Amino acid sequence: MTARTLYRKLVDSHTVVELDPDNVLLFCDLHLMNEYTSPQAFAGLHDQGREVLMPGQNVAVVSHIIPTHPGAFRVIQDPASALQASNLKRNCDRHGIALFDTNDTLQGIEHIIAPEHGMIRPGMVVICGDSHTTTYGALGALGFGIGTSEVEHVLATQTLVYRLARDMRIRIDGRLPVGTTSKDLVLMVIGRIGAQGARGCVVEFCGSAIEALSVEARFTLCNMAVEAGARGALIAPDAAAIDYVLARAPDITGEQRTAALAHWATLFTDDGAPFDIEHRFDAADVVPYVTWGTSPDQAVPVTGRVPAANGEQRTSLLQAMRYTGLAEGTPLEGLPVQHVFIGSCTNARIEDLRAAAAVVKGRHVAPGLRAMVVPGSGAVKRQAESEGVAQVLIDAGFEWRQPGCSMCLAMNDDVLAPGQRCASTTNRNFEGRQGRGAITHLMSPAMAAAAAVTGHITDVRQLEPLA
Ligand SMILES: CC(C)[C@H](C(=O)O)[C@@H](O)C(=O)O
Ligand code: SF4
Repeated sequence: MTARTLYRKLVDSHTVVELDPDNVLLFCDLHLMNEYTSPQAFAGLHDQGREVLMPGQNVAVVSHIIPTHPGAFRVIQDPASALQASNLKRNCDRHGIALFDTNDTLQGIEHIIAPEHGMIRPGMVVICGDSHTTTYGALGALGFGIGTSEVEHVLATQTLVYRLARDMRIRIDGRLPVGTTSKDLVLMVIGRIGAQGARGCVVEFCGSAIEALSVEARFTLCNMAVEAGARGALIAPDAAAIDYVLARAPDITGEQRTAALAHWATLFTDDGAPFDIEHRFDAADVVPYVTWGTSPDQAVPVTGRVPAANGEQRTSLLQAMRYTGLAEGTPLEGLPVQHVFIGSCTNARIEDLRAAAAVVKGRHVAPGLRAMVVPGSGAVKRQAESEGVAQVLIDAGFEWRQPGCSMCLAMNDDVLAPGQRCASTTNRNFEGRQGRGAITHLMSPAMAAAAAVTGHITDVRQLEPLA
Protein backbone atom coordinates (compact mmCIF):
# COMPACT_ATOMS: atom_id res chain seq x y z
CA MET A 1 0.00 0.00 0.00
CA THR A 2 1.19 3.49 -0.71
CA ALA A 3 2.40 5.53 2.21
CA ARG A 4 -0.14 8.14 3.26
CA THR A 5 -0.04 11.21 5.42
CA LEU A 6 -2.33 11.44 8.43
CA TYR A 7 -4.31 14.07 6.54
CA ARG A 8 -4.86 11.71 3.59
CA LYS A 9 -5.96 8.94 5.90
CA LEU A 10 -8.57 11.21 7.47
CA VAL A 11 -9.84 12.40 4.10
CA ASP A 12 -9.91 8.87 2.63
CA SER A 13 -11.86 7.48 5.58
CA HIS A 14 -14.50 10.20 5.20
CA THR A 15 -14.80 10.30 1.43
CA VAL A 16 -18.31 9.36 0.32
CA VAL A 17 -17.46 9.82 -3.33
CA GLU A 18 -14.66 11.39 -5.35
CA LEU A 19 -16.16 14.19 -7.41
CA ASP A 20 -13.08 15.00 -9.49
CA PRO A 21 -9.32 14.89 -8.89
CA ASP A 22 -9.50 17.94 -6.61
CA ASN A 23 -12.82 17.54 -4.82
CA VAL A 24 -14.54 14.91 -2.73
CA LEU A 25 -17.84 14.63 -0.95
CA LEU A 26 -16.73 14.42 2.66
CA PHE A 27 -18.72 12.97 5.53
CA CYS A 28 -18.61 15.18 8.63
CA ASP A 29 -18.81 13.44 11.99
CA LEU A 30 -19.59 16.57 13.94
CA HIS A 31 -20.92 19.95 12.97
CA LEU A 32 -20.67 22.75 15.50
CA MET A 33 -22.70 25.89 15.13
CA ASN A 34 -22.74 29.30 16.68
CA GLU A 35 -25.37 32.03 16.72
CA TYR A 36 -23.41 34.13 14.30
CA THR A 37 -22.94 32.01 11.18
CA SER A 38 -25.93 29.64 11.35
CA PRO A 39 -29.13 31.75 10.98
CA GLN A 40 -29.00 32.18 7.19
CA ALA A 41 -28.15 28.51 6.79
CA PHE A 42 -31.28 27.46 8.68
CA ALA A 43 -33.31 30.00 6.71
CA GLY A 44 -32.03 28.49 3.46
CA LEU A 45 -32.85 24.99 4.67
CA HIS A 46 -36.38 26.00 5.64
CA ASP A 47 -36.95 27.79 2.32
CA GLN A 48 -36.30 24.49 0.59
CA GLY A 49 -38.51 22.58 2.99
CA ARG A 50 -35.61 20.38 4.09
CA GLU A 51 -34.87 18.80 7.44
CA VAL A 52 -31.58 18.34 9.29
CA LEU A 53 -30.41 14.88 8.24
CA MET A 54 -28.54 13.87 11.41
CA PRO A 55 -29.45 16.19 14.29
CA GLY A 56 -27.37 14.13 16.72
CA GLN A 57 -24.19 14.98 14.80
CA ASN A 58 -24.78 18.70 15.31
CA VAL A 59 -24.17 20.83 18.38
CA ALA A 60 -24.77 24.56 18.83
CA VAL A 61 -23.26 27.12 21.16
CA VAL A 62 -24.00 30.77 21.89
CA SER A 63 -20.52 32.24 22.12
CA HIS A 64 -19.72 35.37 20.14
CA ILE A 65 -22.33 37.92 21.12
CA ILE A 66 -22.90 36.93 24.71
CA PRO A 67 -22.33 39.49 27.52
CA THR A 68 -19.73 38.42 30.08
CA HIS A 69 -20.52 40.66 33.05
CA PRO A 70 -20.50 38.87 36.38
CA GLY A 71 -23.89 37.78 37.64
CA ALA A 72 -26.00 34.69 37.73
CA PHE A 73 -28.33 35.46 34.86
CA ARG A 74 -27.28 36.87 31.53
CA VAL A 75 -29.54 39.04 29.42
CA ILE A 76 -28.44 39.99 25.92
CA GLN A 77 -29.31 43.71 25.71
CA ASP A 78 -28.44 44.38 22.10
CA PRO A 79 -31.59 43.59 20.06
CA ALA A 80 -29.76 42.19 17.00
CA SER A 81 -27.62 39.90 19.18
CA ALA A 82 -30.62 38.81 21.25
CA LEU A 83 -32.36 37.88 18.00
CA GLN A 84 -29.37 35.78 16.87
CA ALA A 85 -29.44 33.86 20.16
CA SER A 86 -33.21 33.34 20.11
CA ASN A 87 -33.06 32.24 16.46
CA LEU A 88 -30.43 29.68 17.32
CA LYS A 89 -32.59 28.34 20.15
CA ARG A 90 -35.67 28.17 17.94
CA ASN A 91 -33.76 26.38 15.20
CA CYS A 92 -32.19 23.91 17.61
CA ASP A 93 -35.54 23.18 19.27
CA ARG A 94 -37.21 22.68 15.93
CA HIS A 95 -34.58 20.22 14.70
CA GLY A 96 -33.65 18.50 17.96
CA ILE A 97 -30.08 19.84 18.04
CA ALA A 98 -28.22 20.06 21.36
CA LEU A 99 -27.61 23.67 22.38
CA PHE A 100 -25.35 25.32 24.97
CA ASP A 101 -27.58 28.33 25.46
CA THR A 102 -26.89 31.73 27.02
CA ASN A 103 -27.61 30.69 30.60
CA ASP A 104 -26.40 27.11 30.41
CA THR A 105 -23.83 26.63 33.19
CA LEU A 106 -21.58 24.86 30.67
CA GLN A 107 -21.81 27.60 28.02
CA GLY A 108 -18.57 28.97 26.64
CA ILE A 109 -16.54 29.35 23.47
CA GLU A 110 -17.40 26.58 21.01
CA HIS A 111 -13.80 25.46 20.52
CA ILE A 112 -13.29 25.11 24.25
CA ILE A 113 -16.57 23.37 25.01
CA ALA A 114 -16.42 20.71 22.30
CA PRO A 115 -13.18 19.02 23.41
CA GLU A 116 -13.90 19.42 27.10
CA HIS A 117 -17.05 17.32 26.77
CA GLY A 118 -15.35 14.56 24.84
CA MET A 119 -17.11 15.47 21.60
CA ILE A 120 -13.85 15.61 19.67
CA ARG A 121 -12.14 12.28 19.10
CA PRO A 122 -9.13 11.28 17.05
CA GLY A 123 -9.91 10.52 13.43
CA MET A 124 -13.03 12.66 13.24
CA VAL A 125 -13.89 15.32 10.68
CA VAL A 126 -15.29 18.31 12.53
CA ILE A 127 -16.58 21.42 10.85
CA CYS A 128 -18.03 24.70 12.00
CA GLY A 129 -18.84 28.07 10.52
CA ASP A 130 -15.81 29.43 12.28
CA SER A 131 -12.20 29.61 11.21
CA HIS A 132 -10.66 28.42 14.48
CA THR A 133 -12.13 24.94 14.07
CA THR A 134 -8.52 23.97 13.25
CA THR A 135 -8.11 23.71 17.05
CA TYR A 136 -9.26 20.06 17.04
CA GLY A 137 -6.19 18.90 15.18
CA ALA A 138 -4.62 18.76 18.63
CA LEU A 139 -6.58 15.53 19.15
CA GLY A 140 -5.90 14.15 15.70
CA ALA A 141 -9.26 15.31 14.32
CA LEU A 142 -9.48 17.19 11.04
CA GLY A 143 -11.26 20.42 11.93
CA PHE A 144 -11.83 23.37 9.64
CA GLY A 145 -14.10 26.35 9.17
CA ILE A 146 -16.82 26.51 6.53
CA GLY A 147 -18.99 29.25 5.04
CA THR A 148 -22.70 29.78 5.59
CA SER A 149 -23.82 28.09 2.36
CA GLU A 150 -21.75 25.08 3.36
CA VAL A 151 -23.39 25.08 6.78
CA GLU A 152 -26.71 24.69 5.00
CA HIS A 153 -25.36 21.80 2.92
CA VAL A 154 -24.04 20.06 6.03
CA LEU A 155 -27.32 20.46 7.88
CA ALA A 156 -29.17 18.87 4.98
CA THR A 157 -26.73 16.09 4.13
CA GLN A 158 -24.05 15.82 6.86
CA THR A 159 -21.58 16.04 3.99
CA LEU A 160 -19.57 18.74 2.34
CA VAL A 161 -18.08 19.30 -1.09
CA TYR A 162 -14.46 19.48 -0.05
CA ARG A 163 -11.52 20.73 -2.07
CA LEU A 164 -8.42 18.78 -1.15
CA ALA A 165 -5.68 20.68 0.63
CA ARG A 166 -1.96 20.33 0.19
CA ASP A 167 0.11 18.55 2.83
CA MET A 168 2.56 20.58 4.89
CA ARG A 169 4.68 19.25 7.71
CA ILE A 170 6.20 21.47 10.36
CA ARG A 171 8.70 19.65 12.51
CA ILE A 172 9.78 21.22 15.78
CA ASP A 173 12.39 19.43 17.78
CA GLY A 174 14.06 20.42 21.01
CA ARG A 175 12.73 21.90 24.20
CA LEU A 176 10.74 25.06 24.74
CA PRO A 177 12.83 27.30 27.01
CA VAL A 178 11.53 28.26 30.46
CA GLY A 179 9.14 31.21 30.24
CA THR A 180 7.87 30.27 26.78
CA THR A 181 4.73 28.45 25.69
CA SER A 182 3.08 27.03 22.60
CA LYS A 183 1.66 30.54 22.01
CA ASP A 184 5.19 31.88 21.65
CA LEU A 185 6.05 28.93 19.44
CA VAL A 186 3.14 29.50 17.11
CA LEU A 187 3.76 33.26 16.95
CA MET A 188 7.36 32.49 16.00
CA VAL A 189 6.26 30.03 13.31
CA ILE A 190 3.67 32.43 11.85
CA GLY A 191 6.20 35.26 12.02
CA ARG A 192 8.66 33.17 10.00
CA ILE A 193 6.39 31.56 7.40
CA GLY A 194 3.99 34.51 7.14
CA ALA A 195 0.22 34.96 7.41
CA GLN A 196 -0.17 33.18 4.05
CA GLY A 197 2.67 30.73 4.64
CA ALA A 198 0.42 27.70 5.02
CA ARG A 199 -2.28 28.85 2.62
CA GLY A 200 -4.12 25.98 1.02
CA CYS A 201 -2.37 23.47 3.26
CA VAL A 202 -3.24 21.21 6.14
CA VAL A 203 -0.29 21.40 8.49
CA GLU A 204 0.87 18.41 10.47
CA PHE A 205 2.95 19.43 13.47
CA CYS A 206 5.45 16.87 14.68
CA GLY A 207 8.75 16.54 16.48
CA SER A 208 9.93 16.17 20.05
CA ALA A 209 8.82 19.69 21.06
CA ILE A 210 5.27 18.93 19.94
CA GLU A 211 5.22 15.56 21.71
CA ALA A 212 6.24 17.32 24.93
CA LEU A 213 3.34 19.79 24.78
CA SER A 214 0.30 19.29 26.98
CA VAL A 215 -2.93 18.71 25.10
CA GLU A 216 -4.12 22.21 26.05
CA ALA A 217 -0.92 23.73 24.67
CA ARG A 218 -1.52 21.75 21.45
CA PHE A 219 -4.97 23.33 21.17
CA THR A 220 -3.34 26.77 21.22
CA LEU A 221 -0.93 25.76 18.47
CA CYS A 222 -3.55 24.21 16.17
CA ASN A 223 -5.99 27.05 16.89
CA MET A 224 -3.55 29.61 15.52
CA ALA A 225 -2.40 27.59 12.53
CA VAL A 226 -5.25 29.24 10.66
CA GLU A 227 -3.46 32.57 11.17
CA ALA A 228 -0.78 31.24 8.82
CA GLY A 229 -3.55 30.53 6.31
CA ALA A 230 -3.76 26.80 7.08
CA ARG A 231 -6.92 24.92 6.14
CA GLY A 232 -6.37 22.52 8.98
CA ALA A 233 -3.79 21.51 11.56
CA LEU A 234 -3.01 18.04 12.82
CA ILE A 235 -0.99 16.36 15.51
CA ALA A 236 -0.93 12.56 15.44
CA PRO A 237 -2.79 11.38 18.54
CA ASP A 238 -0.47 9.95 21.17
CA ALA A 239 -1.08 8.62 24.68
CA ALA A 240 -1.59 12.16 26.02
CA ALA A 241 -4.29 12.91 23.44
CA ILE A 242 -5.98 9.55 23.91
CA ASP A 243 -5.99 9.87 27.70
CA TYR A 244 -7.47 13.35 27.35
CA VAL A 245 -10.31 12.02 25.20
CA LEU A 246 -11.03 8.89 27.24
CA ALA A 247 -11.18 10.95 30.45
CA ARG A 248 -13.93 13.04 28.87
CA ALA A 249 -15.84 10.37 26.97
CA PRO A 250 -17.18 7.86 29.50
CA ASP A 251 -19.45 6.43 26.81
CA ILE A 252 -16.46 4.78 25.10
CA THR A 253 -16.41 1.42 26.86
CA GLY A 254 -16.07 -2.31 26.18
CA GLU A 255 -15.79 -3.39 22.56
CA GLN A 256 -16.26 0.13 21.36
CA ARG A 257 -13.23 1.20 23.35
CA THR A 258 -11.14 -1.63 21.92
CA ALA A 259 -12.21 -0.71 18.41
CA ALA A 260 -11.57 2.99 19.01
CA LEU A 261 -8.09 2.37 20.38
CA ALA A 262 -7.26 0.11 17.42
CA HIS A 263 -8.44 2.77 14.98
CA TRP A 264 -6.64 5.61 16.74
CA ALA A 265 -3.42 3.61 16.63
CA THR A 266 -3.52 3.88 12.82
CA LEU A 267 -3.68 7.67 12.86
CA PHE A 268 -0.15 8.69 11.97
CA THR A 269 1.76 9.59 8.85
CA ASP A 270 3.33 6.54 7.25
CA ASP A 271 7.08 6.51 6.75
CA GLY A 272 7.91 7.97 3.37
CA ALA A 273 4.51 9.61 2.84
CA PRO A 274 4.93 12.64 0.60
CA PHE A 275 4.46 16.21 1.84
CA ASP A 276 4.13 19.12 -0.54
CA ILE A 277 6.00 21.48 1.77
CA GLU A 278 8.16 20.87 4.84
CA HIS A 279 9.54 23.25 7.46
CA ARG A 280 11.72 22.66 10.47
CA PHE A 281 12.18 24.82 13.53
CA ASP A 282 14.15 24.47 16.72
CA ALA A 283 12.19 24.91 19.93
CA ALA A 284 15.34 26.29 21.55
CA ASP A 285 14.90 29.43 19.39
CA VAL A 286 11.56 30.25 20.97
CA VAL A 287 11.44 33.32 23.21
CA PRO A 288 8.38 35.23 24.43
CA TYR A 289 6.86 36.72 21.27
CA VAL A 290 4.56 39.71 20.88
CA THR A 291 2.95 41.20 17.83
CA TRP A 292 3.56 44.84 17.03
CA GLY A 293 1.29 45.26 13.98
CA THR A 294 -2.10 44.36 12.56
CA SER A 295 -1.42 40.86 11.27
CA PRO A 296 -0.50 37.87 13.43
CA ASP A 297 2.73 37.39 11.46
CA GLN A 298 3.93 40.81 12.56
CA ALA A 299 5.43 39.15 15.61
CA VAL A 300 8.85 39.77 17.14
CA PRO A 301 10.65 38.62 20.27
CA VAL A 302 9.65 40.80 23.23
CA THR A 303 13.24 41.99 23.32
CA GLY A 304 12.94 43.05 19.68
CA ARG A 305 11.88 46.20 17.85
CA VAL A 306 9.35 47.18 15.24
CA PRO A 307 11.07 46.13 12.00
CA ALA A 308 12.11 48.40 9.16
CA ALA A 309 9.46 48.83 6.47
CA ASN A 310 11.48 47.44 3.59
CA GLY A 311 10.81 45.23 0.63
CA GLU A 312 7.57 44.19 -1.00
CA GLN A 313 5.59 44.63 2.17
CA ARG A 314 6.66 48.24 2.72
CA THR A 315 3.18 49.69 2.21
CA SER A 316 1.41 47.23 4.49
CA LEU A 317 4.11 47.56 7.15
CA LEU A 318 3.79 51.35 7.10
CA GLN A 319 0.03 51.04 7.26
CA ALA A 320 0.33 48.75 10.30
CA MET A 321 2.71 51.22 11.97
CA ARG A 322 0.30 54.07 11.36
CA TYR A 323 -2.50 52.10 12.94
CA THR A 324 -0.55 50.89 15.96
CA GLY A 325 1.13 54.26 16.46
CA LEU A 326 4.60 52.71 16.39
CA ALA A 327 7.63 53.63 14.32
CA GLU A 328 10.43 51.56 12.83
CA GLY A 329 12.90 50.61 15.54
CA THR A 330 10.54 51.16 18.48
CA PRO A 331 11.31 48.59 21.21
CA LEU A 332 8.33 46.47 22.23
CA GLU A 333 9.45 46.06 25.80
CA GLY A 334 8.30 48.98 27.93
CA LEU A 335 5.40 49.98 25.66
CA PRO A 336 2.55 51.12 27.96
CA VAL A 337 -0.75 49.24 27.71
CA GLN A 338 -4.09 50.41 29.07
CA HIS A 339 -5.82 47.07 28.95
CA VAL A 340 -5.03 43.38 29.42
CA PHE A 341 -7.34 40.71 28.08
CA ILE A 342 -6.93 37.07 29.03
CA GLY A 343 -9.43 35.01 27.10
CA SER A 344 -10.42 33.44 23.74
CA CYS A 345 -10.39 29.95 22.24
CA THR A 346 -6.61 30.32 21.93
CA ASN A 347 -5.74 30.87 25.57
CA ALA A 348 -8.63 30.66 28.04
CA ARG A 349 -8.28 27.10 29.26
CA ILE A 350 -7.39 26.15 32.80
CA GLU A 351 -3.64 25.89 32.11
CA ASP A 352 -3.69 29.39 30.62
CA LEU A 353 -5.43 30.83 33.66
CA ARG A 354 -3.03 28.99 35.98
CA ALA A 355 -0.08 30.44 34.08
CA ALA A 356 -1.48 33.95 34.41
CA ALA A 357 -2.23 33.46 38.10
CA ALA A 358 1.30 32.18 38.75
CA VAL A 359 2.69 35.46 37.39
CA VAL A 360 0.33 37.83 39.21
CA LYS A 361 0.23 36.03 42.56
CA GLY A 362 1.25 38.49 45.25
CA ARG A 363 1.29 41.41 42.79
CA HIS A 364 -1.28 43.94 41.69
CA VAL A 365 -2.56 45.22 38.37
CA ALA A 366 -0.77 48.50 37.56
CA PRO A 367 -2.62 51.69 38.49
CA GLY A 368 -5.00 52.96 35.82
CA LEU A 369 -4.86 49.70 33.85
CA ARG A 370 -7.93 47.57 33.26
CA ALA A 371 -7.38 43.83 33.24
CA MET A 372 -9.98 41.22 32.48
CA VAL A 373 -10.12 37.44 32.51
CA VAL A 374 -12.84 35.76 30.48
CA PRO A 375 -12.66 32.00 31.05
CA GLY A 376 -13.22 29.88 27.97
CA SER A 377 -16.20 27.99 29.37
CA GLY A 378 -18.39 27.51 32.41
CA ALA A 379 -16.38 24.39 33.26
CA VAL A 380 -13.06 26.25 33.07
CA LYS A 381 -14.53 29.04 35.21
CA ARG A 382 -15.70 26.64 37.89
CA GLN A 383 -12.43 24.77 37.93
CA ALA A 384 -10.44 28.00 38.27
CA GLU A 385 -12.71 29.05 41.12
CA SER A 386 -12.37 25.76 42.96
CA GLU A 387 -8.57 25.69 42.55
CA GLY A 388 -8.15 29.22 43.87
CA VAL A 389 -6.80 30.45 40.53
CA ALA A 390 -9.73 32.84 40.15
CA GLN A 391 -9.15 34.32 43.61
CA VAL A 392 -5.49 35.00 42.85
CA LEU A 393 -6.50 36.90 39.72
CA ILE A 394 -9.29 38.76 41.51
CA ASP A 395 -6.98 39.69 44.41
CA ALA A 396 -4.53 41.06 41.89
CA GLY A 397 -7.21 43.35 40.50
CA PHE A 398 -8.46 41.44 37.46
CA GLU A 399 -12.13 41.47 36.53
CA TRP A 400 -13.42 37.90 36.65
CA ARG A 401 -16.02 37.46 33.94
CA GLN A 402 -18.51 34.96 32.58
CA PRO A 403 -17.36 32.85 29.62
CA GLY A 404 -17.62 33.86 25.96
CA CYS A 405 -15.65 35.26 23.02
CA SER A 406 -15.84 38.74 24.52
CA MET A 407 -13.00 41.11 23.68
CA CYS A 408 -11.42 38.63 21.30
CA LEU A 409 -13.53 40.29 18.63
CA ALA A 410 -15.72 42.72 20.58
CA MET A 411 -19.07 41.52 19.25
CA ASN A 412 -20.57 42.01 22.71
CA ASP A 413 -20.16 45.09 24.90
CA ASP A 414 -16.55 44.30 25.89
CA VAL A 415 -15.10 46.86 23.50
CA LEU A 416 -11.94 48.94 23.78
CA ALA A 417 -11.99 52.69 23.23
CA PRO A 418 -10.11 54.15 20.25
CA GLY A 419 -6.38 54.41 20.83
CA GLN A 420 -6.33 51.97 23.73
CA ARG A 421 -3.50 49.48 23.64
CA CYS A 422 -4.24 45.97 24.82
CA ALA A 423 -2.00 43.07 25.78
CA SER A 424 -4.15 40.18 24.65
CA THR A 425 -3.98 36.40 24.69
CA THR A 426 -6.17 36.20 21.58
CA ASN A 427 -5.30 35.20 18.02
CA ARG A 428 -5.98 38.19 15.78
CA ASN A 429 -4.62 41.72 15.96
CA PHE A 430 -6.52 43.07 12.96
CA GLU A 431 -7.46 46.75 12.80
CA GLY A 432 -10.49 47.38 14.96
CA ARG A 433 -10.72 43.79 16.16
CA GLN A 434 -11.08 44.75 19.83
CA GLY A 435 -12.78 48.08 19.18
CA ARG A 436 -12.51 50.79 16.55
CA GLY A 437 -9.06 52.34 16.69
CA ALA A 438 -7.92 50.02 19.49
CA ILE A 439 -4.53 48.30 19.25
CA THR A 440 -3.95 44.63 20.02
CA HIS A 441 -0.65 43.03 20.98
CA LEU A 442 -0.89 39.24 20.88
CA MET A 443 1.08 37.28 23.47
CA SER A 444 0.93 34.35 25.88
CA PRO A 445 -1.11 34.38 29.10
CA ALA A 446 2.05 34.67 31.23
CA MET A 447 3.21 37.64 29.12
CA ALA A 448 -0.21 39.31 29.32
CA ALA A 449 -0.17 38.81 33.10
CA ALA A 450 3.29 40.39 33.28
CA ALA A 451 2.02 43.39 31.29
CA ALA A 452 -0.93 43.69 33.68
CA VAL A 453 1.25 44.05 36.76
CA THR A 454 3.84 46.37 35.23
CA GLY A 455 1.54 48.43 32.99
CA HIS A 456 3.70 47.90 29.94
CA ILE A 457 4.88 45.13 27.64
CA THR A 458 7.27 43.13 29.78
CA ASP A 459 9.52 40.15 29.28
CA VAL A 460 7.99 37.73 31.75
CA ARG A 461 11.41 36.10 32.18
CA GLN A 462 12.73 39.37 33.63
CA LEU A 463 9.99 39.91 36.19
CA GLU A 464 11.69 40.25 39.58
CA PRO A 465 11.00 37.24 41.77
CA LEU A 466 8.88 38.14 44.80
CA ALA A 467 10.66 37.94 48.14
C1 LIG B 1 -17.42 35.18 13.77
C2 LIG B 1 -16.64 34.08 13.12
C3 LIG B 1 -17.14 33.86 11.75
C4 LIG B 1 -15.14 34.37 13.18
C5 LIG B 1 -14.29 33.24 12.59
O1 LIG B 1 -14.64 32.59 11.62
O2 LIG B 1 -13.23 32.99 13.06
C6 LIG B 1 -14.68 34.64 14.59
O3 LIG B 1 -14.83 33.58 15.44
C7 LIG B 1 -13.29 35.14 14.59
O4 LIG B 1 -12.51 34.69 15.40
O5 LIG B 1 -12.98 36.02 13.79
S1 SF4 C 1 -12.78 33.33 20.94
FE1 SF4 C 1 -12.25 34.69 19.27
S2 SF4 C 1 -11.24 33.44 17.77
FE2 SF4 C 1 -12.30 32.08 19.14
S3 SF4 C 1 -14.26 31.71 18.15
FE3 SF4 C 1 -14.53 33.41 19.57
S4 SF4 C 1 -14.18 35.22 18.33
FE4 SF4 C 1 -13.37 33.51 17.16
